[in-house]
Amino acid sequence: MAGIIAPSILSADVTKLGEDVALVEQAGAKYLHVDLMDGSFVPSMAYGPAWVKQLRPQTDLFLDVHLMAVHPENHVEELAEAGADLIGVHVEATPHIHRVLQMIKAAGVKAEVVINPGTPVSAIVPVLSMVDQVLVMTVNPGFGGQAFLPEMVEKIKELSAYKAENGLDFDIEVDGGINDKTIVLTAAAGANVFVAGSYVYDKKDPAAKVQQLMDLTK
Ligand SMILES: O=C(CO)[C@H](O)[C@H](O)COP(=O)(O)O
Ligand SMILES: [Fe+2]
Repeated sequence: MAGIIAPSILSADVTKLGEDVALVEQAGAKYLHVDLMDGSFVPSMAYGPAWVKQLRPQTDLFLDVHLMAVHPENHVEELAEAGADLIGVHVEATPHIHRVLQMIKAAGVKAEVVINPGTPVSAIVPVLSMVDQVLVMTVNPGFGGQAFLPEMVEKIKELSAYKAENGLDFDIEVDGGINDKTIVLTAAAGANVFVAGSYVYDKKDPAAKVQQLMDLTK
């Protein structure tokens, strides 16, 4: 099955966000990755539920919300009401990951657990049967444009093997440093949803980049 490309608006031009979103939608992307950063869980700040609410009527893209915030439970309801299709929560951000994932599902939204590069797969094993998607960070979260961490390929393979051995059903997303080379490596390791920020939006032709990435996962 062809991979899903999720352009990250972290690297888009906020002064023409509508145009930048339309470009990738017309190019065939199915997901739009929206990074929410609180300046505490990660050093930088970006977007918020109000952005999700404004984006919702502008696009049919699946809104894949990556929540990088402490106390993620405080934002679930607002994000669901704003129109998020999926909410991703870092296992490192809460002592109550099970409860937060339950809240997300109860709000009628797809649930994702996210792991940082320093967190092993074993940390999320207890919740793997309840998630729709797992996000394996391939950079340390907080900034776009960082270099892919090649050690993460083994982690994706480990997660993919665990999924197959246990008959589980979730998508495996990767985020950080995804380009025409790393998408091939991560797809071969078992990932099927690919976030790409700077690779898509820092180039002259975002639509061509989305099409190239789609072709590379066929
Ligand atoms: O979650 C993120 C950063 O924390 C972004 O989604 C990610 O960095 C995308 O940017 P790039 O593709 O340029 O690495
Ligand atoms: Fe992200």
